Amino acid sequence: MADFKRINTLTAHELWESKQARFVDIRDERSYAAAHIPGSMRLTDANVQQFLNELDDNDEVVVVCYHGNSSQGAAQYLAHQGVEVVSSLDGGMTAWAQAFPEAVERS
Ligand SMILES: O=S(=O)([O-])[S-]
Repeated sequence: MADFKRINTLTAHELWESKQARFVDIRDERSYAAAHIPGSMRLTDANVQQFLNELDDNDEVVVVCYHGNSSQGAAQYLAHQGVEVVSSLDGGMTAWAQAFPEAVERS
């Protein structure tokens, strides 16, 4: 069965820096607007289908939430939808912002 990985901020940062993965953020609009990973897109019920349609077969996806819990459910969902390599960021945006404050886009 399709499954997802859990990755830490360091691994996620490497993927981000080398542009090896698409980052999707499932937090609410205000939280995303306030601070998000540069280049990440906000994934919602409304755009998930389009996102999946446009994804290339070998695109790796990293799911970001607040603390790394709800992203696991979303990553599982994407895996079931056929995304081959999908990860959930452990610690979520909170951990990312602590580890890499310079890699946060704020509005
Ligand atoms: O974002 S969270 O589900 O980890 S609280």
